[in-house]
Amino acid sequence: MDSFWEFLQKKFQQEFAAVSYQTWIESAQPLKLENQKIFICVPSSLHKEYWERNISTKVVEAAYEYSNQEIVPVILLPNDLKTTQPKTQTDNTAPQATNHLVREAHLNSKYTFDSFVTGSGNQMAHAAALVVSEEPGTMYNPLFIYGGVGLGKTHLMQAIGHRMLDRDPQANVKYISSESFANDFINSIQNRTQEEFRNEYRTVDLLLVDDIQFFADKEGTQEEFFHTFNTLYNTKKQIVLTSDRLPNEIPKLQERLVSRFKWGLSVDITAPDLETRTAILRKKAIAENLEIPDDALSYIASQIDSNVRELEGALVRVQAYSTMNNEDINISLAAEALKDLKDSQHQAGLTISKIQTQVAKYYKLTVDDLKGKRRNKSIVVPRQIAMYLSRELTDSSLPKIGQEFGGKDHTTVLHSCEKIAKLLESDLNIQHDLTNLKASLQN
Ligand SMILES: Nc1ncnc2c1ncn2[C@@H]1O[C@H](COP(=O)(O)OP(=O)(O)OP(=O)(O)O)[C@@H](O)[C@H]1O
Repeated sequence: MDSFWEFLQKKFQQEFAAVSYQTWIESAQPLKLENQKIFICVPSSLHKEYWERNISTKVVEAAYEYSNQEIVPVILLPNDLKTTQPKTQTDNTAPQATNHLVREAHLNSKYTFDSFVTGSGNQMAHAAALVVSEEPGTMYNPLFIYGGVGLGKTHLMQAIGHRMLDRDPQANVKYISSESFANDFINSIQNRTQEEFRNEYRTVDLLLVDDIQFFADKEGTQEEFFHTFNTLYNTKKQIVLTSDRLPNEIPKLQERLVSRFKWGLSVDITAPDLETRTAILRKKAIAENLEIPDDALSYIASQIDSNVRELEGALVRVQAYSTMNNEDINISLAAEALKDLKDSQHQAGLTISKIQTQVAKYYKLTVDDLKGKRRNKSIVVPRQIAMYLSRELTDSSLPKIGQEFGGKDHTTVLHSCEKIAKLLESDLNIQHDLTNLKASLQN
């Protein structure tokens, strides 16, 4: 178990942002590995929910990678250890562990319009989602929601599903990630169940496909989706898609899909401003019955500015810190709780200029290339990596980073950081380069 856990930690350390890693992975403790189940204890019900929703599937996948075996995580709370034998827990939790199966069948009950906070960054997307939920298949078909990591695309998309089910509980609503769609399709070929697969997808009233950018490079899946899309579109069934970028920016997406995705409406979600971030935290605190004064909420919101998922992680961290120390939450406690996070992220004495020099050297470019405007791929990616590292390893603001990169706009910096964060999830070369670069920057 120890070596598998070590393997997982290494893998997740590369995959997750530092905030997420510290919040979700470092706080978890592996208990035992038995009958192909790994029992993992996490500190709070919020952690448990997050693990089951977002991390369990990754553990199953990592287990295959590690040992070619199925190992299913069972997430426990400290209280479960006192009161319940893990066996009972196993029986209850095992079916949920394969997250994508759960997501296929159900919508997350929390992702509703009621729990969605609107602000300038998501107003348009919110309005379009409302229209679609009220008049599916007519006004905007497909609705294409795009934007950076953790900004509420999945939430909004699922809210449409909930609204449709509220109005018509018999409606056939299907939520799926593009990766699960691709896996289902491949399985259907292997098991010769293509007919069932087609029936399942082509007879829905509302199809929600998340993170469509992962269709890149999947020729067969794109072909299948093309037909699914046509059938649904022609029968006036609503399709909602999300992606981290516009259809024509998704590499290797067939032209005919790109053009179809543009038939309806494309709306973007951008990072929330401070006011919206504070309102999101307030709503979350109320939902979780947490007592946090407004100024502490604003403080937390001021510390995390580009990703709502990480913002939520920061709130959990502050809450855990307050429980551990048995103190009420206020600004100084929040600052203390988030201090390690900043310290571990930001290396003392590291400057943007040093990062630029190292990145240029690593990719055999000049610093001027990184600061310039040339758009060749061999320069654009290193430039984005240098911006990403400046953001992650220094405490410079987005505008400051933009300024140091030849006076670029802060939205360009944000886009670059998000692009690299996303690539890091799947691109082994980028993972490798970043590990090397970070190591060289520590010297
Ligand atoms: N405007 C909002 N109001 C309330 N909660 C929000 C809002 N935006 C995001 N969230 C919360 O932030 C978390 C991340 O959101 P979500 O998973 O929808 O992001 P995403 O854009 O789909 O991310 P990814 O690009 O990683 O797929 C969720 O818990 C969601 O409920």
